[in-house]
Amino acid sequence: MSAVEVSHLSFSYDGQNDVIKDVSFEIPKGSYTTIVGHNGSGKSTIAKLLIGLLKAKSGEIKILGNTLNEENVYSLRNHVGIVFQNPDNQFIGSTVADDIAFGLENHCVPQEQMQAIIEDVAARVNMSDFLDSEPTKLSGGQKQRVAIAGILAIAPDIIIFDESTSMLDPQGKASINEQIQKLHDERNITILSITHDMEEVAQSEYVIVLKDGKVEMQGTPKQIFEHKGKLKEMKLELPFALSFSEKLKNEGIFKDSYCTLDEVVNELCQLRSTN
Ligand SMILES: Nc1ncnc2c1ncn2[C@@H]1O[C@H](COP(=O)(O)OP(=O)(O)OP(=O)(O)O)[C@@H](O)[C@H]1O
Repeated sequence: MSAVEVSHLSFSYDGQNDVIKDVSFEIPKGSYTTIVGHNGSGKSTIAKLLIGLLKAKSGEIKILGNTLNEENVYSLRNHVGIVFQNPDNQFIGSTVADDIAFGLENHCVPQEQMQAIIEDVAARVNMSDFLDSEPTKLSGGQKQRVAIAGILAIAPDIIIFDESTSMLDPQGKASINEQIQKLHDERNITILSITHDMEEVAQSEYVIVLKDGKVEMQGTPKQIFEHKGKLKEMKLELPFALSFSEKLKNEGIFKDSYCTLDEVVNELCQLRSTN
């Protein structure tokens, strides 16, 4: 069964101009998918449609096999968590612990189980020392980690990250990307991440490229990165590992080109062992 199935989805904010135009894609359960596209291509609108914050003009959205409609939107939201771009708008509790507890209360988790869950999820995102801190006084990266902890506590089947790392410095970005990868690897949660970060795109399993509200391309990162001209036109850069390994391939040093640094390191290690 697919985690998310979108068929012929269209949406308009003003009832006239469609900003989402006949979009179809499928996200397998347990997969890690990224959505990329230039500013205004419709990425956040799709995220809002998927969690029922916006209502489609036409087409169908299925979440875990169920067609999203007005009757089931709240119950389906129990299965889909979202981390937005600006974490400040997501905090309700006056401390990190309270904030995580709030989500648990909403999901009717018994009081006596809460403390253990809060401690577990805070440890997973390296925020154990901040449980009594005020969320608004944390750094951008720490706030995002708290937002992720809050989502983890309620253990949804699907997590949508809507440009959650765009305001962070490179270190903060790398740390959140690592958390996302971990969620996917260790807990088999379906991840849908809307991003401008091509390094993150490279680490995902499947990529959907949006352009002016339409799906321009979809495929594995390797398939997508083959369309260099199109990506350049859309002002999307190639990940560092790919540019680097392509240069070495052109010099006859590498056999192939690679999307991730891990693959580059692997090839370098193999070269060292054969020389
Ligand atoms: N609340 C709104 N009312 C009217 N138009 C909107 C609204 N929100 C977005 N739009 C328009 O819908 C289109 C898609 O916007 P959306 O925010 O989904 O794009 P995006 O790809 O997420 O962009 P970005 O990368 O800048 O966040 C844009 O043309 C935008 O101007």
